[in-house]
Amino acid sequence: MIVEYIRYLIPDEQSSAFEAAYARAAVPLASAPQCVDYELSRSVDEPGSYVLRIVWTSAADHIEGFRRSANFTEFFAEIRPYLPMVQEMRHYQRTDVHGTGSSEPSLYEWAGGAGAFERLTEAFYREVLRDDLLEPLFRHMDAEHPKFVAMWLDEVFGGPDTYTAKRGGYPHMLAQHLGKAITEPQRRRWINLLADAADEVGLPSDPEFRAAFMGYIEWGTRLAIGNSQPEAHPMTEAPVPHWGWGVAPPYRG
Ligand code: HEM
Repeated sequence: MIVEYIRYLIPDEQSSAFEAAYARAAVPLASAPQCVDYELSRSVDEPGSYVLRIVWTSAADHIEGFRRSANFTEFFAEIRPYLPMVQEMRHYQRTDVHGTGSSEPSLYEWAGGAGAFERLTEAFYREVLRDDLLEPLFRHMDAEHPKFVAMWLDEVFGGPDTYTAKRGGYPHMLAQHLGKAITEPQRRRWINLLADAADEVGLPSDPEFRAAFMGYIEWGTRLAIGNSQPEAHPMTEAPVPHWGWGVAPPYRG
């Protein structure tokens, strides 16, 4: 992704018309597949200064895709009168220095941060190996399997991306499920034992955390079933999903 910044200096008497033009221009911008996000901000210290921030899928997608599209024609018709007032128009590459983009803690932080999911998976796989339905699937698992799954969960819930960096990311995880022919009763048992383990190790039990956590588990286990069937042809490349709070983040007044 690439971020484009466009800085404008707009005379006071034109600011309302300028903002209205951008409100209209935002319609084709929002429907352009190359545009990930956009935001027009006005300076409080110097009200004539505006900054438009547009996140593009890539600079090439912006220049060769968007600029040649019907969306651009519509967008440009609205903002054309303000081109002489542009002070800067540049693409920027994000560096490694940035925040989370949110003031909410990640689910990883809320769960307890480093070590929380490892305690969970240790307790969980101990019970898995005692379970009549699941033991046959896991009896030959790698001794470090609980650690690897914890690493995966860390990454999904906003922790370090060690699973992708060191363990092979999504393709490796997927490969571990292929051909396993997981059944629905096994999936349900897997979920129940994981929920029990979450209680046992004291993962936060507030409704917001557990709903988000179990939402991912429901989603992930359904994918695991589908991908594990002998006739399955799942996507072989995909990013590790990043799970957030959804519609109910922690309420803080
Ligand atoms: C949200 C749901 C799930 C997640 C996040 C998950 C995660 C993972 C990960 C990360 C691995 C690879 C570990 C490594 O790097 O070696 C793995 C392997 C495996 N998973 Fe899952 N899994 C899920 C659901 C399931 C379910 C429902 C079952 C079966 C009931 C299952 C059975 C297995 C088995 C048998 C392996 C291979 C273990 C071994 O032999 O080492 N998974 N899983």
